[in-house]
Amino acid sequence: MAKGILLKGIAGFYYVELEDGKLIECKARGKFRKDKLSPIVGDRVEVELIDESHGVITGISERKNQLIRPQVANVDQSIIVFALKNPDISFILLDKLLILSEHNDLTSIICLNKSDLDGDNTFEEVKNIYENIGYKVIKTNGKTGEGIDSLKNVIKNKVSVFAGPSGVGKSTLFNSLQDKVKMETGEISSKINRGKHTTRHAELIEVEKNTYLVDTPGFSSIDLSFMEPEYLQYSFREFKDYIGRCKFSSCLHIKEYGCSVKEAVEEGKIQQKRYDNYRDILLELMENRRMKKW
Ligand SMILES: Nc1nc2c(ncn2[C@@H]2O[C@H](COP(=O)(O)OP(=O)(O)OP(=O)(O)O)[C@@H](O)[C@H]2O)c(=O)[nH]1
Ligand SMILES: [Zn+2]
Repeated sequence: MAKGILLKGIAGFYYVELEDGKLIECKARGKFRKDKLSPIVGDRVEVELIDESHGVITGISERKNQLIRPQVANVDQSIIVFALKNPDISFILLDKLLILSEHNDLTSIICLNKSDLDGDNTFEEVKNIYENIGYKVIKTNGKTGEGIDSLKNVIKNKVSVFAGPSGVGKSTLFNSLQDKVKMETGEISSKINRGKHTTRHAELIEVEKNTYLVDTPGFSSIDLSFMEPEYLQYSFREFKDYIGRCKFSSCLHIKEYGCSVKEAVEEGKIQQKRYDNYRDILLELMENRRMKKW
């Protein structure tokens, strides 16, 4: 019996990297099908060896988490990438990505790329808001290599997935972290023409021992409609000290009298910008629910 990590699956064949670094091709034992469980990329598995390079997956360890798109298990962190300019940062999208990350139990790293285009010191602005509430914020440049060493440190011994809007430099950064897989980079329109956005399966790329990157960006569609509006507040980590201290226990921190969260915003303990995004996203979730009921 050997242990390993599932890096790739193609048409019923699974490629597992064993603890000694060897890559073998496996089938899954029939019992998984009966239990409606199938191994997915990122799974920590037990393997019965058939020969030097073949085996059968006989066990799957309990998953720490499981992303849907891309379908990957046991992801540790998301590297949320935005460009400092071209395209401009959307703070609401950034907060939505952080919410999804928190929801999936991932650590979030905020990576601000295209440092050469940061004329307005946007980096400092973002860093001030987000480092204060405990997120790591790093500045990178896909062209000059600035910050790539910090990024390398951040991904060490972890399974990481990139997330972020189109054109911010995710593929460029991915390429500068490893040389096994070359992702296509370039302007958005030319990439679409080349048919980049066809569906494909995710794969784990080993950067070095115990360090893996998911080769397709996560969270490409930011659909939060699964989330109960009352639950949203818990994804704003700086609200934690105030939740439960409002006058009304059902307080959603919008209009209610005696709201401890709103007081914290007024006292400058919670950033106005984050609170505004909380309110906007909450209203969006409530609107979705209302529409569904009709
Ligand atoms: N000025 C500048 N351009 C960069 C930098 N990093 C990447 N780019 C360019 O930005 C464009 C988009 O980069 P990609 O890496 O393809 O972006 P992406 O996030 O993977 O985009 P999608 O695949 O559409 O999601 C390319 O033309 C890159 O050469 C940087 O630090 N500064
Ligand atoms: Zn409140």
